[in-house]
Amino acid sequence: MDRIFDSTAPLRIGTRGSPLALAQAHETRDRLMAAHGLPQDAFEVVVIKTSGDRILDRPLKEVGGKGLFTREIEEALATGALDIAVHSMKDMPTLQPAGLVLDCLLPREDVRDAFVSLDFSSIADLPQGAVVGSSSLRRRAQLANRRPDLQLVEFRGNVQTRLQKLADGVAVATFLAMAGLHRLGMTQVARTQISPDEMLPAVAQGAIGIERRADDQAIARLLEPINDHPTALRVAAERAFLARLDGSCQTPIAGLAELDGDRLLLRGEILRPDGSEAVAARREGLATDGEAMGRDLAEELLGRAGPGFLAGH
Ligand SMILES: NCc1[nH]cc(CCC(=O)O)c1CC(=O)O
Repeated sequence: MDRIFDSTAPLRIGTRGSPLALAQAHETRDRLMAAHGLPQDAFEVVVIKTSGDRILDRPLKEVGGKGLFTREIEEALATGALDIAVHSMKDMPTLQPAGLVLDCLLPREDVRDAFVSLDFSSIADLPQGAVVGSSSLRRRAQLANRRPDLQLVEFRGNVQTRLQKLADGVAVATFLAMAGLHRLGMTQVARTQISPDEMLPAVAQGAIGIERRADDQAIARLLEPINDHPTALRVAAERAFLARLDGSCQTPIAGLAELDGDRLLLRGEILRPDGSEAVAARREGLATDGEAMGRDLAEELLGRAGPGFLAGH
C-alpha cells in the first residue's frame, strides 16, 4: 500500500500565504480528498513566505526573475519539508530545479484578464492620459501598444492591496487575472472581461500546477487522478513557446493555446517593453504536436522581431 494512505502523518501541501495562493492550495486539497475519499485532516496546508512576498516596495523586474515567488517553496519540497507544492503556473520558470517535476495540472480557470476600475468600464472608455496601475510587463506593454497616451504606474501586491490602491486613487484602472477573481469569489470587481483577441493573456494564465519530488512515486500516483489532460496539453504548448523565447519576468510575452477536439490553436505575441512594437502569430495543428508548435511559433516571432527586440533595444 502507498505510504501516503498508510501514514498517520498528514500530507503537507506547500503554498504562499496570499488569499489567492491559499484558495489554490485548498482547491488542490479538495480535489485530492474527492479523488481518494480522504478526510480533510489527511492534509496540512503549510504556508511559506517567499522573497517575492517580502519585498513589496520595488518593481518586480528590479528584484529578480521568475523564481522569486517559488524558490523557498521549492527548497522546502526538495528537502522533504513538504510533500507537494501548489503554484500558479504563470509564475513558474520553464525549467524545474533538478529533482523536482511539475506535471500535474488542475482544470484551467478563465484565461482572460479583467479590466478593473471604479470609474470606467473598459480600456476604450479611459480618457486621454489616464493613469493605469500594473506591474506586469506584458500588460504594460500591451496597453502602451494600444493606448500610447495612457500613463502607467507600478502596482505591486496581492489582489486586495491593488484594489485598495484603486480606492485610494493611485490609479483609475488596473488589470487582474479573471482566474484569480473566480477563485477568490470576487468576479464582481471585473468591469470588462477582456477578450484574448484584444489582450492575449500570459502563458499558463489560469492554470494551477502541482510540483513534487521526481523520485516520489507514491505522490506521483496520488496526483495522477487529478491531472487534467486538456489543461496539460495547452500549458505544455504555451510553455514550450515561452522556453524557446527564453522568457523571463523581464520580457513582455503573451501566449494562449486552445483545443478544438484533437486540434490545438496556439497564439503568441511578443512586445517591446515600451509597447512601441508588437509581433504576433499563430499556429494550428494536432494537440499532440503542441510543444513543437510552440517552439516553431517562437522561432517565427524571433525571426520577425530581430535581435535585441526583447531587451528593448
Ligand atoms: N503574477 C501574479 C499572479 N499569478 C497568478 C495570478 C492569477 C491567477 C492565474 O493567472 O492563474 C496572479 C495575479 C494576477 O495576474 O492578477
